[in-house]
Amino acid sequence: MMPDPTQELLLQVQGVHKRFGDNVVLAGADLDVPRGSLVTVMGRSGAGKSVFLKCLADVIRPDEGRILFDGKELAAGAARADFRRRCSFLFQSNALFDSLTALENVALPLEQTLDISEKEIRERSREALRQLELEAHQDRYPSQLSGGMQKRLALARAIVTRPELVLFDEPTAGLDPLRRNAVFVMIARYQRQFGFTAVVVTHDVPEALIASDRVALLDQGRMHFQGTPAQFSASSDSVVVSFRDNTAALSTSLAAIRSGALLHSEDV
Ligand SMILES: Nc1ncnc2c1ncn2[C@@H]1O[C@H](COP(=O)(O)OP(=O)(O)OP(=O)(O)O)[C@@H](O)[C@H]1O
Repeated sequence: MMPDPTQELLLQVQGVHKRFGDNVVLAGADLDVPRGSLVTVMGRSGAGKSVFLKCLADVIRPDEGRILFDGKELAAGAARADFRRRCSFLFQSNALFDSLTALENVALPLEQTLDISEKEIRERSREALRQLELEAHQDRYPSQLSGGMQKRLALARAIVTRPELVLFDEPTAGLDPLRRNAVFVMIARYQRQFGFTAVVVTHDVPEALIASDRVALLDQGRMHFQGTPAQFSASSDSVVVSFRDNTAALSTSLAAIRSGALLHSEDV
């Protein structure tokens, strides 16, 4: 599927290869991510979605291929440092620090990456907690928060540096269908509210189709499909059809999200 040439691309992934020994995981994967969009990469378990996202996050170095952020190739040293400042990564596990309060968890990336005063760190951290409706819980520890609150706290920490790009690694892993819906709605809502660009990897297809501007299907190490959710739903390509059929059983949760019953973050 050709991208819309009028839309500016914040991230371009071109021909990324990655193998571990004999295991070829990525064999020329491409992805175009328009600025301000929510793009979801789907694929079967073991297809290489997490490896792909880690290549984007600079956690795994690809064997071949180019990744361009805002038009600049990441391989270059200065571009990589610039990318790290402007991008954040939300781990599947939330990766919160148990011994730090909610406020201290959120303040951490500001203390580590930006040269700003203690006062401003505190103000910006409180503001991020307020935006994610967690201000009343700033002195609690992660273990004292519900699962949904922990997810929102992880998101508050990811956005406190005002990143342009946020990468989400299976944000709904291990959640039941209702909570999966709510997490996707939460990501889509805050992505639009704060205007960051989001790349999500998931195998929760119905939720992804509802929340995303564009979707991609990773298969055999390549993006077999890239396009809008409507184009994905209408595609007669045999790989897309087979993937859709395998996930059709989840249509009940699609119906739940369409009913609009889960639009508030308190539902997470
Ligand atoms: N650090 C690593 N060293 C060796 N092999 C790895 C490493 N990380 C991932 N792999 C392999 O890469 C392949 C793809 O794994 P990956 O976790 O990216 O799949 P996935 O699509 O995210 O799967 P799931 O949906 O089940 O999480 C697997 O065969 C895995 O064993």
